[in-house]
Amino acid sequence: MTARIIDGKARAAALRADVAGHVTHFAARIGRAPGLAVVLVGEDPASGVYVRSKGKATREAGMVSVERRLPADIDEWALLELVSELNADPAIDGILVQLPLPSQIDAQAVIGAIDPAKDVDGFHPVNAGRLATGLPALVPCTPLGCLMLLREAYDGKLAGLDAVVVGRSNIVGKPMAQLLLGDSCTVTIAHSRTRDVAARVRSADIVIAAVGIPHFIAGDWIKPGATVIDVGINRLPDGRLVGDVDYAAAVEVAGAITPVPGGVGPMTIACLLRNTLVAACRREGLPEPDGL
Ligand SMILES: NC(=O)C1=CN([C@@H]2O[C@H](COP(=O)(O)OP(=O)(O)OC[C@H]3O[C@@H](n4cnc5c(N)ncnc54)[C@H](OP(=O)(O)O)[C@@H]3O)[C@@H](O)[C@H]2O)C=CC1
Ligand SMILES: Nc1nc(=O)c2c([nH]1)NC[C@@H]1CN(c3ccc(C(=O)N[C@@H](CCC(=O)O)C(=O)O)cc3)C=[N+]21
Repeated sequence: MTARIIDGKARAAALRADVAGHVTHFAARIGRAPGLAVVLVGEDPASGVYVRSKGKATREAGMVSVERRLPADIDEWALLELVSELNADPAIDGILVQLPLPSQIDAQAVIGAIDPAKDVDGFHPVNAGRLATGLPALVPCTPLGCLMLLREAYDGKLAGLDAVVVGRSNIVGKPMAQLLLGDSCTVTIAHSRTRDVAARVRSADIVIAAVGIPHFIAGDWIKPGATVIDVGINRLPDGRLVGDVDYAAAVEVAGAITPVPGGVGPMTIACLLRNTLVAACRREGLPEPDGL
């Protein structure tokens, strides 16, 4: 059996088109387009590429993109100043501070300084707490994108499925587990201290790989017919981009699988635009855009 390839790029394009439609209505009602500010500290070339593609996608959705670059040696206070300036700017609905930040800056302090209503990454403790308690929140983009792909793959019927999330970061693993729990999956979270990750993966109907190690999840760990969502983005020395799953082996066993590139990554950017639209509607007192 060969797995169905989940086309994240196509699903992301459809979501972006839906967002663009809602943006047109927002602009007609409110007299301005939603605005997203992306803050990049330092010159990391990979981060630069992501920030540029985010800016392009934002403009293509009809939204206003503001890019703020700061030198790598900036102190935390200067970054906090910029965040409070963006918090106070009525034309800005979403603020994203690109991670990782240089070591002299306390990332938690910066995330905590963002107005939770503008926290389109969903990383602020208020949004994490709202997600965990089932209140309306801004939900982290990568796990939200994974959930959208899963809901489509299972026609919305996730209840009772066994899901394993490999990785427990605040930006992927933990919020992913919360979302799956919210859809009534039975959720296991595995991490570097888990005794037998392979055994956990073998028993799962849904596998989410968010580890950051190329080929970490072997093909023979996958239960036949399982759905595999590969969040990993790893650059190999030869320049190739690969996920955390041994794709060539897993594709022969899984029922459905996301490729890298073209899987979760494009969904992350589309969900960022979706979150910016949602934040803008909430800030302006408009009803939530439906179908997103
Ligand atoms: N597609 C996209 O849009 C995005 C992709 N990514 C990618 O996803 C991957 C994960 O990102 P992120 O969550 O930020 O990474 P982190 O490094 O923050 O977290 C990695 C997690 O993997 C766990 N881990 C590490 N080694 C093992 C092991 N041997 N066995 C089991 N678990 C292990 C760690 O466990 P412990 O907590 O115990 O250390 C940790 O919880 C990366 O490749 C990243 O590039 C990230 C964001 C967006
Ligand atoms: N505050 C913050 N928010 C983030 O959401 C955030 C961040 N910091 N830091 C870095 C990670 C990484 N990330 C990706 C987004 C899109 C792709 C993506 O579109 N990838 C394409 C390939 C891109 C390529 O070819 O290089 C794909 O998978 O098809 C990947 C990775 C967001 N991140």
